[in-house]
Amino acid sequence: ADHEIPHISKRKITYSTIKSSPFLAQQGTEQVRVPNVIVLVGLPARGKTYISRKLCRYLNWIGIKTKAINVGDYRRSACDLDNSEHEFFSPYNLKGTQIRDDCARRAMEDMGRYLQSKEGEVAIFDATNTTRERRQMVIDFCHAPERDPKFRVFFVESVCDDPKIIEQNITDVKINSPDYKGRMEAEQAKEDFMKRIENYKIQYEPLDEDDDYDLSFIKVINAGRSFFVHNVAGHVQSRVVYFLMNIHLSPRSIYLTRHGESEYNRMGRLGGDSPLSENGMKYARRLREYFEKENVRDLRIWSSQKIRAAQTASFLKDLAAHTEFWKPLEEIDAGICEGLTYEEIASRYPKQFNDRDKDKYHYRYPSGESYEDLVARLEPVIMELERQSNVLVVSHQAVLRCILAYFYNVNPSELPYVKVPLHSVLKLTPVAYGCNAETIPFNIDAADTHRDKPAWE
Ligand SMILES: O=c1[nH]cnc2c1c(-c1ccccc1)cn2-c1ccc(Br)cc1
Ligand SMILES: O=P(O)(O)OC[C@H]1O[C@](O)(CO)[C@@H](O)[C@@H]1O
Repeated sequence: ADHEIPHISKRKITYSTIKSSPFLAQQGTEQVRVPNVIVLVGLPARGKTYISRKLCRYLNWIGIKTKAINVGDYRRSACDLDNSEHEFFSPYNLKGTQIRDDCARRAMEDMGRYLQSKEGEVAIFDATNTTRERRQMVIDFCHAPERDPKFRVFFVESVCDDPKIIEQNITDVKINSPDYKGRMEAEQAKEDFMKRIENYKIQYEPLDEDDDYDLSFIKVINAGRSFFVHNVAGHVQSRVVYFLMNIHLSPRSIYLTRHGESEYNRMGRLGGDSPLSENGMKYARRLREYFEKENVRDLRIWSSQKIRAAQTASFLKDLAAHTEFWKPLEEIDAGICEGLTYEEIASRYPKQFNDRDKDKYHYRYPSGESYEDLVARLEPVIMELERQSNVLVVSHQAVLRCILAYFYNVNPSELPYVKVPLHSVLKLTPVAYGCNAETIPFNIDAADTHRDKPAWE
């Protein structure tokens, strides 16, 4: 053929010389990812940090190295906490303004170092950025003449005039923040924070489709009730828009469980499609009793199509508004090792067995999958989970490790070792910036399928 197959290294796709071909767009010799900066804009208590941390978690989980930088953290460490009352934030307080500008500059410099390093691909600059002047300063920093490649800038503005949502934010997050915690009563803290918001309103210049015609931005209005999207450029920006249009604040719970113990679990065999064991059936019955008591409002059940999972889910069918079977929820494909025990793998394929423990996240079974492959196939499941309300997921050990890693920011080296025992339910309830987890044990005997990371001799 008149072009080479591109050599795909871990970090980036480098194309060897691709001669002109009608089917292949003419590529430069080197195609590197352009660093992206996502700049939050908005008054205090508009969910900027909520968006920053959730977006950061999602981008890291799909494999885009991302760091969120919160300018408020720099201000809190720059000056002792008696500079957190509302007077400090008045635009007429020259000392306060100077300190805040200085913190913004230091935060930007740290952001630049992160994106210049091999590590960083996306930085999220979490600050109010409520004036055009401040936003121009960030743009100038990202497009500095000496910078190569320039950082691509995308503004995410959160606009909210729904007092209920703002109230929720202040009680959830602000009064417990270091600015107030243990220093003044909740009522007084709330009052002070409302005055801080007034101070910002004096100078607030929202993004405008005419004045900011050349910028790329999305306005999120009332926590995602509506959006205004303008001039989206590139892959990262479109993934960000897609994510923001799928998340919501409404309270709900996500229940995670593996199938009941299977015959293969009892034999220590991987994969396959074996039915539930006696104990597995007992678990399925007890799981149903649990959900009868939980009495969850219009519960949806998502199950893998493996027999052991479908059997487990079938015990709850009439309790759910809807049960669906998803192929992406199936267990990691162990390829040539399907049906074997770990001992058999160690003796038949010693090199494979050794390689896997060296880098369990990236290791792909011959004719099978890696955890990295699993994350890619689970991305639509995560996106649909974000959209939904109460959902019970009936799946498998490796799959649930990946799903938990999304909710708890678990990094690739630890993800394949997260403990997900049989016969227990994990109830996740999103709160403020994080997720409460409650483990419900069922005390029904089951094989232990967990293999710890071997301590290197
Ligand atoms: O307060 C707010 N105002 C306005 N939008 C808000 C919040 C919060 C929030 C609420 C409570 C605690 C922490 C954060 C989240 N979002 C939000 C923003 C964009 C999307 Br897409 C979804 C939710
Ligand atoms: O990645 P690990 O630790 O081998 O766990 C995944 C294995 O767990 C099981 O779900 C149960 O042993 C197997 O089907 C699967 O191959």
